[in-house]
Amino acid sequence: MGRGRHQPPPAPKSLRERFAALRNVPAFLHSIWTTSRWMTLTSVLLRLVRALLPVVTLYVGKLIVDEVVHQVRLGGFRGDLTAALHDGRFDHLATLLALEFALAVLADLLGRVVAMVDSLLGERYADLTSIRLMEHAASLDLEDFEDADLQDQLDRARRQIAGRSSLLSQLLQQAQDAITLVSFAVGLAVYAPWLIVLLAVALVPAFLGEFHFNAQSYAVNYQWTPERRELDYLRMVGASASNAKEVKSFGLNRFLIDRYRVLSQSIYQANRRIALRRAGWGGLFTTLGTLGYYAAYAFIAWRTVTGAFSIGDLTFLSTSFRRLRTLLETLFTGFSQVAGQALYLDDLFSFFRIQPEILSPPNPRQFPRPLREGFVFEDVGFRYPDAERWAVRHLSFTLRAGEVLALVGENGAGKTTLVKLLSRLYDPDEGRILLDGHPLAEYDLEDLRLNIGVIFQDFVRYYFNASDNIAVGRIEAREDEPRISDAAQRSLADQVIGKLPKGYAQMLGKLFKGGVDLSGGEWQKVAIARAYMRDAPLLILDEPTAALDARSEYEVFQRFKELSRGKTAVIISHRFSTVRMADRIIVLEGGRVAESGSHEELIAAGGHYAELFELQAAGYR
Ligand SMILES: Nc1ncnc2c1ncn2[C@@H]1O[C@H](COP(=O)(O)OP(=O)(O)OP(=O)(O)O)[C@@H](O)[C@H]1O
Repeated sequence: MGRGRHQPPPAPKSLRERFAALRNVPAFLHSIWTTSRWMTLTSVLLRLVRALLPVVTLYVGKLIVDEVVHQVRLGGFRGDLTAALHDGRFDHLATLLALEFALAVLADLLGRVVAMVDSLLGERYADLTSIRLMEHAASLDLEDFEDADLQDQLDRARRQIAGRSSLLSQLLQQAQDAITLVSFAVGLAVYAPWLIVLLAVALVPAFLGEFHFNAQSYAVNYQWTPERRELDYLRMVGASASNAKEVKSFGLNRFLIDRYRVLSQSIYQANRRIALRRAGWGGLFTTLGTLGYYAAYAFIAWRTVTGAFSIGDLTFLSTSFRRLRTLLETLFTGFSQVAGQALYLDDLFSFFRIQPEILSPPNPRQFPRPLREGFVFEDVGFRYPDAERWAVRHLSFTLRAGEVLALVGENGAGKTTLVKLLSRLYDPDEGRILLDGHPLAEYDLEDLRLNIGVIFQDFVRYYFNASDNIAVGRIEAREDEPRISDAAQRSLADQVIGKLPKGYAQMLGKLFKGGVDLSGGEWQKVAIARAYMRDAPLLILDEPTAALDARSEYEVFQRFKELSRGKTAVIISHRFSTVRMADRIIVLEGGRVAESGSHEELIAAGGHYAELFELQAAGYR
């Protein structure tokens, strides 16, 4: 068993590690590409055109200024506009202006289309990745979900999905900006190449600063994931309908709010420290950049005064410089943001890399129908991950085909664990479990679970309608109304549903509008109907009758016994009135079998069972 197998990526430290996170970018781009090829292609192509527009527009602007200056030199114009338009004096200028206008319109239109495609693609990507996340989560072992590290990682991955779609636009925008930058740089290089170097040198500190602080933000975010999850939990406990009853009557609100306040304050402080340092250093680095820009500006102005550059050149160069500086800045900060986000991709991708260990073998056996021998536990031992104590150990017994077996034992004796091992939610650490003579691990996992109908004591109260709440027992038969009402009849749930305003269509629970809540016992009847819905050869009820009144429990169990004729059944209960009806009773103590036999045999033996029975009976006298 893979204990502690989820090694989440450690909080990144060195610059190299931060760069290393960029290795996730190709995988990310690949998943974008598979999300929608044509949308990705459209976005890329349009951005390519869009990238070259600024320099062309600016160059046309320069030509306009030069033309205007030329016209002014010719003595300006004060005559008749119609005549001037006719003699073609302004044709060149008019063409340039029209071209500039067309370029501006094109840039706007392209920008809008690109934004639209990006947002659609981003949404699609987020949806598909969420589905993939759910699918992958569904494939993992129960043990995985009990691991706090995995919960943290899953939480980060989940939070990142929504944000990651903006990573796409950011990446593409980066590429677009880079092309625009190169086009400006080429234009500039023709005039004064070393100015570009000056700009780059002035901007490098800002880039490194951003990079550093992004990684620090991530580190803070990373280290505080458990606390952030606790915040979510506190918010949920303090503000959810299902908890309101207890929270109110215990007067827990103040406690919860104070705990929230203290915790959120520490996260805020950590973030504030980074924000302050980031603003301080960022301000200094930006000033350096501004200094570089004005040095370059002064140089261009000087060269224009001395006549080396035209006024059009001055406009072109100064604007090019301003744009170059902004572009470089956006590129640098954008790059460090991309690298920052790539760190979060680590969480997502490493979550996808976790593999379940409880799997079907290559050539699996099918569940034996009919069951011939039953289940045999041979010296089975199991310890929960990170637990010091064994939950069950040296556990040996047989669950014979066709019998109704009751499991009794004090809290923590290992009854539920036994059921989890039986349905292969966990694999034993020691010993083995045989089903009709073959290890459980040789059977097809899905088929095995399909043939075992378990209702756990902490069964789920789905906020679905009554019909679906029963249908979850065999969701493929969701439309099979007779089957659902039949299952409800067997578990006595039909009486509950009959009283609901909308019958089977009634939404249960208080989460959604129009929902009706049920009492604990009524919920149990609905849950037990799931077992009948499943119609499996092995039925297991893990304390599902605890909240039923005495009459209901008697009736439910009587029916259970009748209806499970020809099937194998396991029932866990603390009520001896129920337990005594079983064919055989196993008493668990400290994770192993202490006694076994029928009610009468065990009473006669005068052991632990007899003692527990006597205790309960005394309570009723
Ligand atoms: N998910 C878990 N992780 C770690 N330890 C667990 C987990 N579930 C149960 N245990 C421990 O394993 C032991 C057996 O628990 P189990 O739930 O099987 O008892 P049980 O007999 O069903 O008890 P109860 O009558 O209270 O339902 C207990 O000591 C319990 O603390």
